[in-house]
Amino acid sequence: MTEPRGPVDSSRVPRFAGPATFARLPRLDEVGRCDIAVVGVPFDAGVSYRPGARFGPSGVREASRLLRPYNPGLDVSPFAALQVADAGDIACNPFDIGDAIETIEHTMGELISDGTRPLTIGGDHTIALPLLRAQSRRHGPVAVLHFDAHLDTWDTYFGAEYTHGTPFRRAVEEGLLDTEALSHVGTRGPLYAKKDLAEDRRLGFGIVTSGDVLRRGVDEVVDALRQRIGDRPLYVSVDIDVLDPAHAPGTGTPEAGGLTSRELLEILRGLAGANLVGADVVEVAPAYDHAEITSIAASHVAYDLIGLLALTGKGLPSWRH
Ligand SMILES: N=C(N)NCCCC(=O)O
Ligand SMILES: [Zn+2]
Ligand SMILES: [Zn+2]
Repeated sequence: MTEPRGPVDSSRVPRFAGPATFARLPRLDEVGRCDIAVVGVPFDAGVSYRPGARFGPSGVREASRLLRPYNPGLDVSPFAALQVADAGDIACNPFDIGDAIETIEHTMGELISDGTRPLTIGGDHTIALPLLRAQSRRHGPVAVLHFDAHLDTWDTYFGAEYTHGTPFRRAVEEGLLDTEALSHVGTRGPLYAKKDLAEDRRLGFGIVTSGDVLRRGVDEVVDALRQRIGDRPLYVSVDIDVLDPAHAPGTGTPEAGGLTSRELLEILRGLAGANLVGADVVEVAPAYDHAEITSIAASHVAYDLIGLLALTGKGLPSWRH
């Protein structure tokens, strides 16, 4: 077996030179096949407020130039352990949500058909539905850990069923999720009505609010999440608006009182050893960003998710503390 081809060496080619693949990794067509693929989905026709997440993939790739090969938080060098590559963007229809969803589902299904595990960069949260369809077809119903200010289990907006506020309700209705193991983390902010919470619970979700993270602390939250997940096939979806607008201003539906990027990264690191089958980072809208704050945070979240994907199957049933 040949050694994985890693990122461009930043001590030889300055990290600000050349085209931006994620973390300066090779493109998939340069390496032929890969174990972990970074995939962009530049789609934002499903948003209810500020548009702009279609520029998320390019924003996050640009901000990922500074990432280095060794992840001390997870004690892993993901790009040396496995072949990680940038598979480019899924070109989907910006004028027809149904058509875009089909394209995303189909393209992702093909990509993961040989066991490749994806880290997807959105795009608005609508894309979680076709991504979960592809995962569920391969693995059966998956556990979901959903980091988000919002529930995203609402029913419709203006009569539309496929939007960035509705993917997880559709996913439960379609039987894509393991309803024994669904959690939202970082939930906060105003809802439409109290029944939103009752309906969300009925769909099977448990909630760790942003206030819970503050009061209970990262370690206790991680323990609870790990217990709920066990060794089930797990999909992690990170809406960057789970972070406080101070940590992620560049997003479409910001809500005050969110997690810090430190809290989010520490919770993710607590998931080391989980049976992660795929993950996404969505809702980065660079036009509302300042100093790349949001894109940098998202690139680090994506990097840690890749670290978790690289540790999948290593079977680490317990974690430090
Ligand atoms: N998925 C995200 N980011 N936002 C959903 C917000 C839906 C609403 O406007 O009520
Ligand atoms: Zn959200
Ligand atoms: Zn969301």
